[in-house]
Amino acid sequence: MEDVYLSLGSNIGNRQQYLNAAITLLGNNRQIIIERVANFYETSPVGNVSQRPFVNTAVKIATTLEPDDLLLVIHQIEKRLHRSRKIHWGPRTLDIDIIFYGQRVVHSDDLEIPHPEAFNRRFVLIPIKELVDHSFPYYEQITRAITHINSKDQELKPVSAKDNRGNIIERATTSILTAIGEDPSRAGLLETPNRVSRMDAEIFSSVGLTDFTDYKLFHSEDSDQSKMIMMNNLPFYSMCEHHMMPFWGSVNVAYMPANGTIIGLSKIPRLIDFVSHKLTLQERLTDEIIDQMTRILAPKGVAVVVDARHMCVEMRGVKSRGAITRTIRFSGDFERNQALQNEFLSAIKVTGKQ
Ligand SMILES: Nc1nc2c(c(=O)[nH]1)N=C([C@H](O)[C@H](O)COP(=O)(O)OP(=O)(O)OP(=O)(O)O)CN2
Repeated sequence: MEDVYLSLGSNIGNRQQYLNAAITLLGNNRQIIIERVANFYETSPVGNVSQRPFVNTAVKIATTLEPDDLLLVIHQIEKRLHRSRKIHWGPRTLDIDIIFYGQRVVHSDDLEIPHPEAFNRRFVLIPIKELVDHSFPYYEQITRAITHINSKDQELKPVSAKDNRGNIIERATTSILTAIGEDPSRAGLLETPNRVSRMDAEIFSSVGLTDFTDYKLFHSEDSDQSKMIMMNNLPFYSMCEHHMMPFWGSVNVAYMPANGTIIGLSKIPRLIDFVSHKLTLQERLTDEIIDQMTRILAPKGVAVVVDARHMCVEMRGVKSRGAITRTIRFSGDFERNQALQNEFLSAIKVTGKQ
């Protein structure tokens, strides 16, 4: 078994939740023992990318995995926790870096150990220093580096390892109740802030995530002959970003496979949930369905129709009850071929008129 030190960071969505999930997944691997976990710190972003502060920690593990195999396990965990590599040193749900692997020195295309940036980063050094003692070979170098780096350039402050987002929403809900003249201590409202907090974790579960990753693709030559694969009347529920009020309805989506690539049918409703569970607009939700389907499948074309009712139109202001808004978008062959568009549209009934 080798003693290995990992640095973990997250600055998208529920940061502590991603870090805790990553530590759990590491520990679930039969060849990894989580020996110690450092405190969690909120840290100012290092590197010239303007982005949200990170939450960082470090873990000491004992493992029988060789460095390359450990890196494979790390990449699988990052992928499972929605990591998408878009911008170098940019925002991410999770990053796990191998900092020290015993006293091994590794220089390969995929891996450098010790990590090449380790001694330039307080967000790495300070958590790791919690996990080592004077006998650690790099102890003196870590101590010198921490003092050498200007703390004003790389701020750290301890934060709870348990994400406090839920507490913040509970407190904010209590403030709103008070502000509207309610009594948050009355029997019917005592549990409301906690219910709202738990609900928000569900309806805003996609906040900060860019790519839908929970899908499985299949390849079959004969599906290349399929002209159109369509799913109708997929229900969705979302929240408009103008009033933070619900809009909901149905999605009708079709795509034309290319190179025999098709997606598991159950993943399309999940993709719809993914693009819905955030503050958005119906127009943007429509676009995002096309964009995600195109990125995942590289199809010959995608067609989407969204029919929705908007609580902000029905419950306040113009109070136009039952009004249905339709947004439509075509891409690829659908965009170029009127007959294909008509075939798709004729298969759809307006929601609420079934
Ligand atoms: N305060 C923080 N700032 C930065 C962090 C962080 O965790 N806290 N992380 C980064 C980097 O994106 C991350 O450490 C990965 O960097 P590195 O391993 O050096 O390079 P990669 O090849 O993994 O970088 P990619 O972004 O994956 O290309 C920056 N700042």
